[in-house]
This record gives sequence, C-alpha cells and structure tokens, in this order.
Amino acid sequence: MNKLRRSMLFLPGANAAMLSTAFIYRPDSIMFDLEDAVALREKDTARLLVFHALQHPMYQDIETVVRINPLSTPFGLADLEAVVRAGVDVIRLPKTDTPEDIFELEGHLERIERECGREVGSTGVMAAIESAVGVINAVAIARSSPRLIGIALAAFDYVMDMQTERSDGTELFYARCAVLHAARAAGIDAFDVVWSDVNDEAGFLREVELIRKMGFNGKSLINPRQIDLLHNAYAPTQQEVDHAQRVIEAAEEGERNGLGVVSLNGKMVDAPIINHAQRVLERAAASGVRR
Ligand SMILES: CC(=O)SCCNC(=O)CCNC(=O)[C@H](O)C(C)(C)COP(=O)(O)OP(=O)(O)OC[C@H]1O[C@@H](n2cnc3c(N)ncnc32)[C@H](O)[C@@H]1OP(=O)(O)O
Ligand SMILES: O=C([O-])CC(=O)C(=O)O
Ligand SMILES: [Mg+2]
Repeated sequence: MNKLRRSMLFLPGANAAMLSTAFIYRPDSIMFDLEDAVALREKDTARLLVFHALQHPMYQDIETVVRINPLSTPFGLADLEAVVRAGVDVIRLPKTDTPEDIFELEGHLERIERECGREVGSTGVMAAIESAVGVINAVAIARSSPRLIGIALAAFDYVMDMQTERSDGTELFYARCAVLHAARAAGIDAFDVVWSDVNDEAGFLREVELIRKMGFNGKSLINPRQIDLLHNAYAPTQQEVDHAQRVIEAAEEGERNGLGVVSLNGKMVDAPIINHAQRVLERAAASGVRR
C-alpha cells in the first residue's frame, strides 16, 4: 500500500512554539508554511526556523512538506535553497498555474540536490492549484514530473479568482472533480481544501464525508484538533471490514471451485469488488476501525 496521506497539517513557519511541538500531533504529513501564513517582515526568520526544525530529530520519522513562496517572488528561491539542504521530503508549490511552473521548480531542485549531495530526484513535489487557469491545466500539471506525489486544491485563492466565496461546496464542485480526476489520471494523490473554522466540527465532518466519498486521499488541515476527526472519518467501519472479509472468503472459495465470479448474499463478487475489499482491509490494518 502507498504511504497514507490523509492529513497534512499546516503550520506557520514563523511560529517557533508550534514548530517545536507540532510533531506530537502525528499528522500523516507536517507542512511548514513560508508563504501566506508568514508576514513579509518575518519571511527570513521563518525560513531559518524551518531550516532548523527540518533537521530536528523529532521530524525525522514524519513526512515533512514545506510550502515555499512562489518562485516569482523575492523569497521563493531562497526558501528552496534552504529547505532542500535541510532535508525536506516534499516541496509544496503554491499557485501552480502551468506545467512550466513545475519545470522551473525541477530545474532548481536538480541543481540544489547536486550541490548538496542529495540524490537527484529524491525531493518530492506537490502542486497547489489555486486558480481557474490551474484547474483548467490540472491534468498537464499532474503529469508534468515524476517528482509529483500529489496535487492539492487550495480554495481560498481559488474562490477569489472565481469571484465567489466559500459556502456549501457548490463553489468548488467543478474544481474538486477536475483536480481529483487529474490526480487519478496521473497516478498521484489528491488533497482537498483547508476548513478554516476550527470550532465548527460538524461542518468539517460534513466536508470530510463528501471528499472521502469522492475519492480524495485526504485534506490540508490547519489545526491539530482536525487530525483525529479526519483519521477517524477515513477509517472503514467494522461493518465494512466484516463485509470485506466475507467477500475475500467468497472469492477464495470461488477460486477453489474454478469460478471467476461468485455470489455473496445475492450480490455479484468479481475482480473490482475483490480489489475494493482488499483495499478496505489494508486501510483497516493501517488506520484502524472507525469509532
Ligand atoms: C489559506 C491558507 O493559506 S491556510 C494555510 C496557512 N495557515 C496556517 O498555517 C494556519 C495554521 N493554524 C493556526 O495558526 C491556528 O490553528 C489557528 C490560528 C487557525 C487557530 O489558533 P488557536 O485558536 O490558537 O488554536 P487552538 O486553540 O486549537 O490551539 C491549541 C494548541 O494547538 C497548537 N496549534 C494550533 N494550530 C496548530 C498548528 N497548525 N500546528 C501546530 N500546532 C498548532 C496551539 O499552539 C496550541 O498549543 P498550546 O496548547 O501548546 O498552546
Ligand atoms: O493551499 C492551501 O490549502 C491553502 C491556500 O493557500 C488557499 O486555500 O488558498
Ligand atoms: Mg493560497
């Protein structure tokens, strides 16, 4: 099974207190932000703090992601130089509009990796899609580099670009479908948007249920309280696990009898159903059963 990436916890790179404790919350990936959660006058401090945090022993057994500033800003390249040398696992490129944005990033990554003795190609990339142009180009972006581990929809900038606002999800309907299909067509992960009202658990869970059913791998998060809610909602129920076990048993019996398709309580069990059952069992083994 691929690495589980349900939760990616953002934290502002200039917040020294959060940097020194965030690993205790155990998200699947931790995302240090150097972009919009960092004020202009704190850009250099944040870069230095994140450079040190990445090398801290506590961050060695958790996937680390850094959202750099766009390469078109005065900070983007300096961010990249620092965090690749510090051993970051994945670079999140904000406001990715075209495959050329990824090619530009790749060029720099390859040079920095050579200069600092990192294996060339070992730094992963995640593209954040935050505009209509980015959504339209999602397939080309998702296929632009073998370094891409996933693409993420970033709703706050996207709704601004679309001249609308965050509401019940209608405003993200097309973008979610487009980003998800692009990721699947490219064989990479798809991440849903940030839920900003950390005290509205019911609203968060409604959104999680929607994106889980759509097929997203997970979500960008902004608060540790959202991690367990998300992981629990993504875990299969005991009923689903029991059913998956019965499907596997029925399939095994069918195989012993030389049958390609068998019936379980009147429902057909064939290859895609068996694959799904295997995935449910793998997920239960990796993330437990829903409470
Ligand atoms: C549109 C975008 O670009 S979104 C991406 C960028 N945004 C961010 O990175 C924001 C990250 N999140 C945060 O800064 C905060 O969670 C806020 C501002 C949203 C809410 O802050 P608070 O109301 O103080 O959160 P809360 O009361 O739940 O904090 C509880 C504890 O969790 C810690 N915490 C809160 N958020 C985070 C986080 N993202 N990462 C690590 N620790 C965190 C707090 O420091 C606090 O720790 P303490 O108990 O040791 O003091
Ligand atoms: O990248 C994200 O998930 C958050 C973000 O910048 C946005 O919504 O504009
Ligand atoms: Mg944004």
